[in-house]
Amino acid sequence: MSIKADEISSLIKQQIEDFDGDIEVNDVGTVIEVGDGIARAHGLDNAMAGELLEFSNGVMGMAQNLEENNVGIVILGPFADIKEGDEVRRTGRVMQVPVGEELLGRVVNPLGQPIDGKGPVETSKNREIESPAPSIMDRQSVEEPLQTGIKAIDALVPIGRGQRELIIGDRQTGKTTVAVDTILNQKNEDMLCIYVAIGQKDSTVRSTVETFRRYGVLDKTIVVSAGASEPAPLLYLAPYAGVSMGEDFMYNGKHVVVVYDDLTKQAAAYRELSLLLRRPPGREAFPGDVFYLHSRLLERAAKLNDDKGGGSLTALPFVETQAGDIGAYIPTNVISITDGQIFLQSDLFFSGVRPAINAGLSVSRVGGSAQLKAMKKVAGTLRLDLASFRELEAFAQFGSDLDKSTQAKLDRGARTVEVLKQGLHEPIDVEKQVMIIYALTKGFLDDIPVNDVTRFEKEFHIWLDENRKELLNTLRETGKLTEGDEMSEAVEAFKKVFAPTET
Ligand SMILES: Nc1ncnc2c1ncn2[C@@H]1O[C@H](COP(=O)(O)OP(=O)(O)OP(=O)(O)O)[C@@H](O)[C@H]1O
Repeated sequence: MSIKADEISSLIKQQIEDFDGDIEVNDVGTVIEVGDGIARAHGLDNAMAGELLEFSNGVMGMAQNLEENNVGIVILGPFADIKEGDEVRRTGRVMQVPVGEELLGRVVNPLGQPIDGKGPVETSKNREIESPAPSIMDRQSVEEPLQTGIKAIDALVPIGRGQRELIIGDRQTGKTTVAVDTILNQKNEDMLCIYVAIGQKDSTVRSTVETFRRYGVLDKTIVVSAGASEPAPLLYLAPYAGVSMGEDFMYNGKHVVVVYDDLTKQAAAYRELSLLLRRPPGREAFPGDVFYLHSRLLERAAKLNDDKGGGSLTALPFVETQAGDIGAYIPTNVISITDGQIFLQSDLFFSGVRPAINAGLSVSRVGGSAQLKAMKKVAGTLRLDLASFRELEAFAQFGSDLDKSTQAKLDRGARTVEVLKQGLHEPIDVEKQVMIIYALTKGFLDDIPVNDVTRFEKEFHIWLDENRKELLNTLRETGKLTEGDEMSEAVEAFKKVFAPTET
């Protein structure tokens, strides 16, 4: 075979002409330092903030600090194989996650990759994890209720669709249970659910997923989990991944509730990666933008107006306190961003009042306008009654001679506390909640021994299902109290068949 010199030289000339050094230099960088899940790379002059970058071993990273000579990158995966001198390439994309209905019923990591062993998620849609919140004009005020099925919440601190309600309390006070029960109660509602588990033990997430499956709500739930053993960047990203998946539903006219369990751990993960990126530390060593970390997340919750499809995204963020201190840095930040908080208190929890909601410190700033009319009417004074009961209770410990009205208030208060107790994973339909609170506030329970109240309620609900189906249906459909004395008549009829415990 003869080699033609002019052919070779023309090929070389062509190669030289096609060579465009600029692109290569800007799109591929070199790792100059790596450790603790953070890398610095040189030569990525055109990298965008938040851009996805790919290391030579296939692991992805996200550009965080864009500095004069180098780019600080958080590594989104195992980083032990990445070495100084490795190549790192731009992808031209900012961080995205897969979204869509195909994700329902699945457990995914913050990158949207399935971790439940059920095979790949077949979805063609992606959404950027950082997108602007809906504008003012696209929103409307909260007007539809989100029924949690928890009496103490639906009656005292109602939540509306599109609201941001903080759930705050010490560890082991039943925070997760409140969110899980709220999701269980969506079984027959037109509401999709996203549960974002941040820094939890894999075994805990596993048992939560199992609870969803057992109660038949897993099919309408996406679980996003960044476990305790995952690197900090994944914990930081998890809530944004969850809200992006939720936004896709909201912009398609659906209703979705997103639970962030919990944002304290996300803030700690963000602090870790900020310190490693050598950003200046501020109060409690958190970086200066820790407020923005949560505000830009929670602002994405909204109720859209009808022109935009009328969908909603309700956010239930969690914050864990130390020794009930709701005045600490992260709790006050998140309290100021949200539209109210549900404060769970350990001493109530340990004294058997579960859910341990502190009625005095819990508020819902916008939910009242979304509350069911009937519930609003029967539960109107409940909060104040409960607060005055707690005050009287403390003061009554000192004296035994109480006048009649004080004693009556104490008796009513004790029954109120009993009625607001609720077991684990036992959400109650709102019409039944209205009935029992009606019975309580109209004084029908005053002659029922306190110890019998829980049993009275349970049997009353069963009796209503069997004997007053139409009354329940009317309550559910109209959301208003029935005219006449139908409700009183129902309570009185049941009281005739209820047998108090012999003492
Ligand atoms: N209403 C309830 N009735 C009975 N037990 C409850 C109730 N609510 C919570 N518990 C129990 O209390 C324990 C703590 O609840 P949970 O895990 O929800 O608390 P948490 O505040 O989320 O805890 P952590 O700080 O570990 O996240 C659980 O074992 C749960 O079963």
